[in-house]
Amino acid sequence: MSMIADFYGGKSILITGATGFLGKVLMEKLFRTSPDLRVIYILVRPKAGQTLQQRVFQILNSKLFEKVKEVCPNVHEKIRAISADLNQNDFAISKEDMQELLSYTNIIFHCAATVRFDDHLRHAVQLNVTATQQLLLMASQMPNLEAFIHISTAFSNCNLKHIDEVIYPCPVEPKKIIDSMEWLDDAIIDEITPKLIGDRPNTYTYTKALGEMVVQQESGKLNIAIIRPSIVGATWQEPFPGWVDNINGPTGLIVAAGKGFLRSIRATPMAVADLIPADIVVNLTLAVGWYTAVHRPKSTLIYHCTSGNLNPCNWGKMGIQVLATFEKIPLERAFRRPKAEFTTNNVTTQYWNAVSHRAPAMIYDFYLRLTGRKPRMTKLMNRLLRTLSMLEYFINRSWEWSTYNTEMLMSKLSPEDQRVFNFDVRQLNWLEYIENYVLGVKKYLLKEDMAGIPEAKQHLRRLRNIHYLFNTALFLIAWRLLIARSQVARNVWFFIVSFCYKFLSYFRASSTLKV
Ligand SMILES: CCCCCCCCCCCCCCCCCCCCCCCC(=O)SCCNC(=O)CCNC(=O)[C@H](O)C(C)(C)COP(=O)(O)OP(=O)(O)OC[C@H]1O[C@@H](n2cnc3c(N)ncnc32)[C@H](O)[C@@H]1OP(=O)(O)O
Ligand SMILES: NC(=O)C1=CN([C@@H]2O[C@H](COP(=O)(O)OP(=O)(O)OC[C@H]3O[C@@H](n4cnc5c(N)ncnc54)[C@H](OP(=O)(O)O)[C@@H]3O)[C@@H](O)[C@H]2O)C=CC1
Repeated sequence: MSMIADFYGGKSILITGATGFLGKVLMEKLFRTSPDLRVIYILVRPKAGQTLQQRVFQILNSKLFEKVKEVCPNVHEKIRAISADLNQNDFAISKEDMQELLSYTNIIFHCAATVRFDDHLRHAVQLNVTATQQLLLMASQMPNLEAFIHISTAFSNCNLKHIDEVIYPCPVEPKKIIDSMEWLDDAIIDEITPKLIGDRPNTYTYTKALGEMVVQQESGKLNIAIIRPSIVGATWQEPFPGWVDNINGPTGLIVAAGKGFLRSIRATPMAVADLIPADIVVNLTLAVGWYTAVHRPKSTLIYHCTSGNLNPCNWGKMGIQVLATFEKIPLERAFRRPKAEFTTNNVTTQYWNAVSHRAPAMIYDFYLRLTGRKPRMTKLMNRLLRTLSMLEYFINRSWEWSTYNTEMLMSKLSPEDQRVFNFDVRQLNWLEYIENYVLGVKKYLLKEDMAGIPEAKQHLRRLRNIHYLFNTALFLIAWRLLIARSQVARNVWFFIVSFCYKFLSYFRASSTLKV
C-alpha cells in the first residue's frame, strides 16, 4: 500500500499551471495513483478561440491521459477548471469560485510561471513574484490547507557554482521590486533590468529567485516546501517513456537538429547536461507534498531535483545519442540531413553560423523566390540563432547542486512508495532515455507517424545526393574560376589531366597486351 497515494485520497488539490508541461504530468499522476481524490481545482485562463472547458477537454482527451481514463473513469467530474488570470488582481477569480477554493483546498501545487528567458521584467515579476505573493495570501486564508508546494528552478541561483538547498537573498527586496514595477515606465525598467539581474543571464532566473524570497518571507504559519528542478525533459517511464509536448529547453533544439536546421551549436561537450525527466520531478513533488503535510518540518525545506551529482551526463554524450537516434528514426521532411557539431569559441561559431545556417537558408529562400513562393528560411534561421544565443549560457557551464533534502526524503519513503513515486535518478540509463526522448519528440510533439520512416529515410538519401551534386558543382565552378585567373592553377590542372591521360593509356595498352 502506498502511503503517498493514500494521503491524496479524498483531498481537494489546487494546481496552478496545470495546462503547462509539468502541470499536466502532475495531474495525470495524481489521478492515476489516487483516483479517489475529491477534486483537482485548476486555475486556467481562457485562450484565444478556446473556452476553459475546451482546454480541459483537450487535455483529458490527449494520449497522456489514456491510462487515467482506465483507472479513474469519472476523471471529468473530478477536475474543476476555475477561470483565473494570475496577472490580475485576485487572479480575476469570481467570488463564488474563490469561496469554494478557500473553503476546500487541502494542498496547493504552484507551477504557473513565465519560463521565457526574454520576458519583460514587469511581466516576469508579475507572474513569478507578485502572483506567488498573492497565492500565498490566498493560502493563508484557507482553513484546511495542509501544504503549499512551490515549483522553482535549480537555476534561480545560476550565478553561483555550488548551490545548496537554501534560499539565497537577492540584493533588492522583492517587495521593493514589486512596488517599483507599479510606477516605473517600461523605458526605465528596460534601463535598470541589467543592473537588477546582475550576473544572472535573464529575467526568468532572476524573478524565480525573487519568487523564492517571497515564499520565505510570506510563509507565516503555512507548511511550505520549494522544489528546484533543473532542465525538465520528456518523461522517463510514466505514464509512458518520451512524452513531451512543448519545445522548451533541449526539446526545441532536438527538433531543430532532427529537421537539419541546427548544424552547429556553441556548447561545451564535457559540461554537465543537468536534465531531469518530468515524471521524476512529479514523483518528488508528490512525495514532498505528502511529507510537508504529514511531517510538518519546522522550516521551509528546499529540494533539488537534479541529476548532475547522482548520475551525470554531459552535452557531448547527449548530442551524439540524439544524432544516432535520428540515423535510425529520422524526422519527416527534413531541411537538411541531421548532422551537427559542437563549437567552442566565438570565431568558429560565427564561421559555422554563416556557412551552415545562414548560407543554406539564403540559398533555399532564393530557390523559393525563383519558384514563386514566399521566402521564410532566413527568418526561421535568425530566430533559431537567437534561441541558441539565449540557451548558450546553460550549455557552457556546469553547476553542483547538493541534494541532502531530496536524499533524506527518499530514505523516509516505504519501499512501495519508493517504487510508485520513484525519483531516484541513479536508476536512469541516459542512452535509453535520450533515445526515447527523441522518439517522443517525433511521436507526441511533432505527431509524426512511425509508418513514415521509410519515406523519411528516402528523403534523407535524396538530400545526400543533392548535397554531393551541389558540392561537386561548387568545386567545378570554383576551379574553373581559379584556372581562368591563375597560371599556377592552370599548370596544376594540366599536370593532373596529363597524368590521368598517361595512366589511362598505360592501362589500356597493358590490357591489350594481355589479350
Ligand atoms: C557531437 C554532436 C553534437 C550534436 C548536437 C545536436 C543535438 C542537439 C540537442 C542537444 C543540445 C541541447 C541543448 C539544450 C540546451 C537547453 C538549455 C535549457 C536551459 C534551461 C535552464 C532553465 C530551466 C528552467 O527553469 S525553465 C524552462 C526553460 N525555458 C525555456 O526553455 C524557454 C526558452 N524559450 C524562450 O525564452 C523563447 O522561446 C525564446 C526567447 C528562446 C524565443 O522567443 P521568440 O519570441 O523568438 O518566440 P517563440 O515563439 O518563443 O519561438 C520562436 C521560434 O523559436 C523556436 N524555439 C523556441 N524555443 C526553442 C528552443 N528551446 N529550441 C529551439 N527552437 C526554439 C520556436 O519553435 C519558434 O520557431 P518558429 O518556427 O518561428 O515558430
Ligand atoms: N520546463 C523546465 O525545464 C523547468 C520548469 N521549471 C518550473 O516548473 C514550472 C512549470 O514549468 P513548465 O510546465 O515547463 O512551464 P509551461 O510554460 O509549460 O507552463 C506554464 C503554466 O503557467 C500558466 N500560466 C502562465 N501565465 C499564466 C497566467 N497569467 N494565468 C494563469 N496561468 C498562467 C500557463 O498557462 P497557459 O497554458 O494558459 O499558458 C501554463 O499552464 C514553472 O514554475 C517553471 O519555472 C523549473 C525548472 C525547469
